Amino acid sequence: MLTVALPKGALLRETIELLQQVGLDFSAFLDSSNRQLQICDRSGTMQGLLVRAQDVPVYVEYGQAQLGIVGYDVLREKQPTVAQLVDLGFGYCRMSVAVKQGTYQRAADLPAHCRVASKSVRCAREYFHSLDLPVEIIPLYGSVELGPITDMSEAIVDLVSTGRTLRENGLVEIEKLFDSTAYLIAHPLSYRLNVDEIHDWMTRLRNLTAPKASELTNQSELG
Ligand SMILES: Nc1ncnc2c1ncn2[C@@H]1O[C@H](COP(=O)(O)OP(=O)(O)OP(=O)(O)O)[C@@H](O)[C@H]1O
Ligand SMILES: O=P(O)(O)OC[C@H]1O[C@H](OP(=O)(O)OP(=O)(O)O)[C@H](O)[C@@H]1O
Repeated sequence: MLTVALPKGALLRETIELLQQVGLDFSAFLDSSNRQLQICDRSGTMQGLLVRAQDVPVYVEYGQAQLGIVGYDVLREKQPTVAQLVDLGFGYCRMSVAVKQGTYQRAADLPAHCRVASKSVRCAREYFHSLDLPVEIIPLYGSVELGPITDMSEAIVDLVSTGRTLRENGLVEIEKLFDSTAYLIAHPLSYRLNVDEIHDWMTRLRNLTAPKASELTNQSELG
């Protein structure tokens, strides 16, 4: 039986609703009284693991789950050795640079050696490296917007979805690093071993999410 790692948090409800449309019922994970982290879907077809969003690629990389659903931002940050099978088209957000209103207009205007707070340290570092601008990245686990508000940092690199958190904290977005949506990922070897079964799920999910979805057909992507 295949196992899928599902992300707690912002992506969970839409993930479960999407899987319901292909006949996999993991709605027990939405029940706040449920504390079970590993369940079988109601039809007994697939096993599900409920994990933190950042940990989805870890379970897939180690082969404990053959499949996973995770935000593209996490894949960019963690660079796991997994196959990116289908862009599922939901969970849209973008990774952006933001600053206090009325300070800087472009990331390139930030002073060298300034501080940038972020939960996505690798994305932030790579972006400023690409600008050839040396900065000090301050790693945080949340409420990143407080960086500029408290004057701990000049800028942040963070996810923006509606933009409400930035607005309500007097910050503005000055650059977009990349867009992010949820992806179906797979363990590369499991993909090869279960190619028919996984391909079947891929096709069903892709048909649901088309036209946004894009399947990676390049075999090198599958490791
Ligand atoms: N407004 C949003 N803010 C954050 N993430 C979003 C948003 N909209 C969609 N997402 C997606 O949801 C994923 C999970 O985000 P969530 O905020 O639940 O977890 P997290 O803060 O990354 O991790 P944790 O809460 O476990 O520390 C993100 O990786 C991203 O792909
Ligand atoms: O543009 P918006 O729709 O306002 O969403 C963006 C906010 O959501 C995320 O935080 P999250 O809710 O995960 O909380 P956290 O800062 O504690 O991680 C992200 O880090 C932003 O702070």
